[in-house]
Formats: sequence, C-alpha cells, structure tokens
Amino acid sequence: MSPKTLTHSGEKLSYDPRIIASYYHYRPWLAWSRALKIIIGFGVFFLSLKFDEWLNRNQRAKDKRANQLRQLLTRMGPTFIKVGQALSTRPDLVRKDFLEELVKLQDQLPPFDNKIAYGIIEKQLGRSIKEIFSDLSLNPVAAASLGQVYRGRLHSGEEVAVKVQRPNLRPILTLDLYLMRQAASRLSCWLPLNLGHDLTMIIDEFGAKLFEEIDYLNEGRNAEEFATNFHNDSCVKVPSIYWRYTSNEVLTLEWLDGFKLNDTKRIRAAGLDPEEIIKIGVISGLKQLLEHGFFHADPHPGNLIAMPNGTMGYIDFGMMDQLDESTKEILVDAIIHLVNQDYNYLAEDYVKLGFLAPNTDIRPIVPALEALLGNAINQNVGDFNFKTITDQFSELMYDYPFRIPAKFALIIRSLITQEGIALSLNKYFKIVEVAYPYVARRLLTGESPQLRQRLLNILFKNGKFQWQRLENLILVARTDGSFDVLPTARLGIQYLLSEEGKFLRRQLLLALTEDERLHTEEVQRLWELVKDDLQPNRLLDVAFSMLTKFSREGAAAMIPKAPSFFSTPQN
Ligand SMILES: Nc1ncnc2c1ncn2[C@@H]1O[C@H](COP(=O)(O)OP(=O)(O)OP(=O)(O)O)[C@@H](O)[C@H]1O
Repeated sequence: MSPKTLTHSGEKLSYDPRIIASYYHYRPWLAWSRALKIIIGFGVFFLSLKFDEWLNRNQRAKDKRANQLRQLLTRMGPTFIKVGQALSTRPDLVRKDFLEELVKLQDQLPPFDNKIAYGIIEKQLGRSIKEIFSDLSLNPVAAASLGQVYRGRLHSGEEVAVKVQRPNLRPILTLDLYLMRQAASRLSCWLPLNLGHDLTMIIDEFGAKLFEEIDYLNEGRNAEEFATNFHNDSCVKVPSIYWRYTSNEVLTLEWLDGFKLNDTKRIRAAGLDPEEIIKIGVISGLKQLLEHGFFHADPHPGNLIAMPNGTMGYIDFGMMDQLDESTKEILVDAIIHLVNQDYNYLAEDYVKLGFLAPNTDIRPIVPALEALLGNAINQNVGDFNFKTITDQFSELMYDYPFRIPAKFALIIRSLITQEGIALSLNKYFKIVEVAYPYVARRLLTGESPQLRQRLLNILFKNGKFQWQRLENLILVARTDGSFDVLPTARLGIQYLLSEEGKFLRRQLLLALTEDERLHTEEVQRLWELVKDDLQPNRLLDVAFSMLTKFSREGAAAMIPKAPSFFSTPQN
C-alpha cells in the first residue's frame, strides 16, 4: 500500500490528512529520515540568520541569506518550492528582501530525466509515444516545480504541449505535508495567539490546493471553464484540451505559438503593440475578478502569451480560485470608493472583505487610509501605482490590525504581476487608466440589478444627485475603446421606464428641480459631453424602438403625482 493508492477515492485524488497520518504512523523510519534532512537544512539557515543578528552584519550579508533561502527551498523539493511561492504573496508575513527572492521560485527549475518522462506518458496513456505523436521533442521546453513540458505533434497534425508530472510527486508531497502538520500541532503551545491551531488548518488548505494542482484532469476542466467564460471575447485565447491524451499525470493541450509577455523584444519585433496586449491582460484580469468570479491565480509572465494575431493566450490552469457574488460586488464598490476618495466607505469595504476584523474600530484607520491613498492618487486617477500602494500598505499593517485573507493574497499577487508585466512593456503604464474606464463602462451599461444599484449609490450622495460624478463616469468610460454612449443611453431609458426605475425617475426629477430651479446648466454640460456620439440617425433609431414599446400607461406611470414633486425623497 502506498500513499498514492491511499489517496485514491474513485477517479478523484483528494487530500486527506487522516489517511496520510495513519500511513506514516506505521512507517516512522520514512518520516524520521526526511525530518532530519529538513531540520538540518533549516537549522543551519536559521543559525546563520541569528549569527548575522549577533554580529550586526550589513545589508550584503542579508541579501546573501535571502538568496540562500531560495536555494534551500529548491533543494528541499516541490512542497517547499510551493510553500515559497505561496509565501511570496504575503508581504504581511515575510520581510521584503526575502519576498524578492521567493518570487524567483517561478523561474526555471532543474528538469528530470527524459526517459522517465516518456515512460510516464506511455504508462498513463496506455500507448507508445509513436502511437500517440508523429513528433515529440527530445528535451522539455520548460521545467517547473511540479512537471515539465514537451512540444509535439499529433498524427492528426495538431501541434500540442505535453505536460508530464514529476515522478513520485504524491508520496513526496504527502510526506512533507504530514511532517509540516505534525510540527504545527506540536509547536502550537509555543506559538503566540493559538497560531499553531490555525497553522494546521492552513497546512490542510494548502495541501488540498496542491492536490488539486497535481490532478491534471482538474486542470483540463479548469481550462475549459475558463474558455467558456471567455467564449465571447475574441481577444483572449485559451488552448483546447486533448482529453484522449490526458490523464491525472499527463496533460495534452493545444500549443500556443506566441511570445511570453516578458519577452518585450520579440513582441515588438513581431510588430505587436504592447499597449494593446497590456490592455487585454488588465481587462481580462478584471473580467475574471468582477464578472466571472473564476480567476487564474498564477498569471506570471510565463503563463501569459502574446499571440501573433494580437490576442492574448492564457496557459497553466492548475491554480484557479473562485469569488462569490457578494465579494465581486464589494470589490466593485471598493474601486469606486477608492476613485471617489470615500475613505469611510473604503474602510467598511475592507471589513466586509475580511482585511479587518468585523468589530474593528475604523475611525483611526480612515485618516491613515486617506493619508496613504489620497497621496497616491494625487488628484489624478492615472497616477495610481498598485505596487507602491501595496508596499505602503504593508507598512500600515504594522500599525493597524490589517490581515490579508488567503484568497486576496492570490488576487493581489495577480494584480501586482499584471502591473509588473505592463510596466516592463511600458514604463509609464497606469493600471487604473485601463481599469477604471472598464468599471465605469460596466456601471453605466448596468447589466445586472446589482450593478444598477451600485450606479445609483454613486450618483446619489446623501439623497442628492451628483451631476459631477455622472460627468466623470461618462468621461472616464469613454477612454475605454469599447464604450458606446448610445446602447448605454438605450439601456438607461429602458431602465427609467421600467418598474425598477421608479425610484430613479422620482429622484432624477427631484434633482432636476432641486432648490426650486431647473438645473439646465448641468443637463447642458452632459449634453455637450455626449452629443458627438449621438448622431441624429442613430438617435432616431433608438427613439423609434423605444416608442414602439411605450404605452400610455407606461407614460402615466413615469410621471410622479404632482404634490409629491417637491416632497422629501424616500430612501
Ligand atoms: N499550451 C502551451 N503552449 C505553449 N507553451 C506551453 C503550453 N503549456 C505550457 N507551455 C510551456 O511550458 C511552461 C510550463 O508550463 P505550465 O506553466 O503549465 O507548467 P507548471 O508545471 O504548471 O508550471 P508553474 O506552475 O510553475 O508555472 C510554460 O511557461 C510554457 O513555456
């Protein structure tokens, strides 16, 4: 019996700490020899850190230690490389110089023997290499922490990438996870604030994710779900999966022949516009977070590919995560509150998202946020730099009880990575210049009742209509190439005429006649803003289509009863 068979439950291979514990309980020699290796490796490292402290060593010595830590994790194998990769997203837990080294754990790692890899393909797929491929590269094109990738061609002619998992991965991971769990529960009484208990849960969560990642059938399913979410978006390319040649440990997928996003030279040489590629990257990232809720949690430059036809390809769907409806909505709120500099609401968003505990007194935090973010936004939305903000935020974490919920560690890393890639292609890139127009466009087109409610929340402050905000939103949304005022206007009118728009109708009329005057200047300013887009013939089309749907009853329902015109608004 091996941990491999032990963790099989039907077709699905899932992480079960109890089964793993009982397996190693009866094989203590396996656990002890591995534990010794780990204790010696990390023991020497921590002693050197202590020596640096006692001897008051300089920055160069510190840099050397960070590099040693990365090498140590690589030597210790896949579980530790993955721990390092996960910690590289946690500025709240790891010091800065270590973080910078840990990020490098994504780079090339030593490959394993080609013969072994070929053997795994044949055994897993139950056919010889020659039977499956007309051609397969002798060496891998890339080696990563959990597997390596070959380039090949099927007999039917399609070019494919073949990802083969490192041998014996499951026993290696289960043993390390078992030891980490043992250490966490034994050390719990020595750790502050009952952290030991939490640590066991964190290890279990990590183990479950890792097991998902090494199930290539799961990765194939993720890729297909991701592709379905983007099926209407011709800017995003997702490779097809060849299920006939895919198993738990071998993944065969369409080869994407393009340029990695950090390969600026080749991107430019191919005549591609880096600006456009960046835009696709940021907007598709936002769509995943704010629309689909199913996001690629590992979008490092190696996993994003600029295609020769100007689209952007995604690969590596092993690490995906899901956001629920309410989290997506709060994220939209947070972006709006940030741009409108409503720090009180922003602090409340942080509580709702779990960055602050529910009973936190936000009063002292609001001015701190204002000092930090107000400065960063600096009157100009485009000056916002995500990396600087998160660096400054990590400092705020020492003074206030901020924590990064695990899910957001991935999102934040994903945003910083996207911005980093973009900055490497264009050093003047401002993520918000792309992101905010997208959010503004989505709000103005108000596709869902939740989004429409959000638009109302922005447009009315303390019951008063914010003309300036509407102007700003239209201005910003127009900088997003795909924003067209006309369909938005049509949606707006439809909404106004609908039952749902009753409240807005009333509020708009009140706003127009506020302070007992007709607000013609504001309406005039808005008209100036949109009139060029509203060409007479297109406008007539819309008006005609609206009129055909309009009834006398509808018109009557639109107009509030006269006495209520100037009464106080009901919320
Ligand atoms: N469909 C594909 N087309 C072209 N190249 C690919 C494809 N899939 C993988 N590769 C190449 O193989 C490399 C590793 O693939 P992938 O990222 O999927 O592996 P991984 O084991 O999940 O790595 P990690 O999680 O460490 O990023 C990619 O960076 C890319 O160079």
